[in-house]
Amino acid sequence: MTEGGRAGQRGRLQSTGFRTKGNPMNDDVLLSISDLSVEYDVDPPVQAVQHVSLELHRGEVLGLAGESGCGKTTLAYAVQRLLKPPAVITSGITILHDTDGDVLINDLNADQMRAFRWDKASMVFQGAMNALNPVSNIGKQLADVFTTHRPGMNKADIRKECCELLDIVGVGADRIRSFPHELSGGMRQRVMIAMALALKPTLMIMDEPTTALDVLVQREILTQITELRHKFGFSVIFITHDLPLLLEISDRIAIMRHGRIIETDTARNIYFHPQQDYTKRLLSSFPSLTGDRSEFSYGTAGLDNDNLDSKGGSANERTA
Ligand SMILES: Nc1ncnc2c1ncn2[C@@H]1O[C@H](COP(=O)(O)OP(=O)(O)OP(=O)(O)O)[C@@H](O)[C@H]1O
Repeated sequence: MTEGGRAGQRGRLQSTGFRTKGNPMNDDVLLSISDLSVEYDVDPPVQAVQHVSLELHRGEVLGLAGESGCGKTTLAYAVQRLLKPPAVITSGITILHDTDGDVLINDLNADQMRAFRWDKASMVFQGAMNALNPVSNIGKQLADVFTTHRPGMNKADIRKECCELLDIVGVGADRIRSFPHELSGGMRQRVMIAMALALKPTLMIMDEPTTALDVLVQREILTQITELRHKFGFSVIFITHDLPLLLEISDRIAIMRHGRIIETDTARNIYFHPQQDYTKRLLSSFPSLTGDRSEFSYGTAGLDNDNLDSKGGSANERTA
């Protein structure tokens, strides 16, 4: 999209507050990221995300894969507007095509952004479980999400919702009075997933949500998340460097390198017909796609010791 085109679109979106009527041609698309760039304004500057365009479909799990430092987390934080200085969004727009109108995320003010997070788009990251308040039981912390975002809800309904959520994520309603230190890491992370699900957002961004956990617990939680998205109908952007894991749980996968998306395709095509040499190397750097993932020693693949150009791909690369 040209600068002029973008400016025109922005104007239209702003003219009706932060929503416009959804584009009927775009009904299947929940999130559009167009030409998004993020720079860390340090010396020398780091171009962490470079002109990324991506579409996320309704009900889809989109995996975002790439080596450490390629920009995955920066991209996720930019979508949620969680970046702090020295990070600067230097270009691009992100639109959530909500059922009752488009939300131009870039233009939300602080209050609108607070309402948007959790309600429309929630995020679970690797260390999320450590964000639980140690001196408050998990029921109270879950209830806080409702009292903050749904002030009209009565106590009995909130309690019922909290119990249901704890059951759904496999913690069990009987743990509602437990304090975080009484729960395992996996259980605490499930509580965070329950919080992220609480307001039934249309988008969940998960950034290495289970990486710190035991492989079996990881698998159990991930299976649950993919089942839940069918039940609740939300879309997921799932971030990890663990490509075999993404192949199992994603509908489509975007491969990121040096801040750019170099290839996007169905999980099946990424596995059977990868187009980019980098994707092929990323796939082959895992000792066995059916074996024990823990054998893979992250960071030793040496994927970047190659002759590819700095933009990470050949001319015929497929981008989203
Ligand atoms: N606060 C910061 N200041 C300067 N540079 C930063 C900052 N945060 C991240 N970067 C740089 O931005 C680039 C992208 O980092 P980012 O954390 O988004 O990558 P990532 O793919 O999520 O990595 P990982 O898988 O290790 O989390 C890296 O080169 C990183 O060093």
